[in-house]
Amino acid sequence: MPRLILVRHGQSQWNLENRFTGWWDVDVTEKGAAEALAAGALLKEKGLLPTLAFTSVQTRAIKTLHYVLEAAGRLWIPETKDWRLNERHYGGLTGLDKAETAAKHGEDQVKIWRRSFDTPPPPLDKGSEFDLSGDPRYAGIDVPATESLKDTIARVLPFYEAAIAPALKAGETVIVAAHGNSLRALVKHLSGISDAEITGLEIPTGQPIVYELDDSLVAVDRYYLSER
Ligand SMILES: O=C(O)[C@H](O)COP(=O)(O)O
Repeated sequence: MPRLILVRHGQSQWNLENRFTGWWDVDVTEKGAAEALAAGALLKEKGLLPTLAFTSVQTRAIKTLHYVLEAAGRLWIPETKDWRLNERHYGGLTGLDKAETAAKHGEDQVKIWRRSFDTPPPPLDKGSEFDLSGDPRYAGIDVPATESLKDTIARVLPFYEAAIAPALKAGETVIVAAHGNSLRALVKHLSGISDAEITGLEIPTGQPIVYELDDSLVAVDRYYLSER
């Protein structure tokens, strides 16, 4: 039975500072590193050992993957980094304090920006200090100015279908270390969650989520590894 392990990166510096992050590249904190090491130790303890890994091109997810694999004794497995697993782009909110933004625009508006299915945050201004279009890791990629969850799904799912699903079908135990919203995109797809209901789904940092899948990759079970 194919198994897929999803892990959101451990606490990042801007999770700690409560700032909108998106594609901006921040590191994990000491607490985030500890969360990731604990996640890897849990995989080892439960005997759920990944054979193939995927992550984004963002430091917090890559380092989380490496901490997890190190603690699980699996740093040697093949890994693929792809921008399509990046966090949703937070547009013009990037870098802003989440609480200050709620005080300025209202809790309801910020909830829409953070959790609605298809309303993107305002776009990032051209020439913003957070413009990543010149970053070498995005060479040849049309870096978005903002993304809704729907936009995020539109790049995560084709990557899942092209790269992750074939590996699962081939019998690999796959780990994906990624981000709150790129993982919400995957969970929405795998668990058949509606556009309306996905607004209520939160993914905690550093907690392995396990999918047991049938041979057609239909989800048979989904659970937090810490709860089994
Ligand atoms: O990009 C961010 O700020 C976080 O990683 C996820 O933010 P959210 O909880 O507002 O979606």
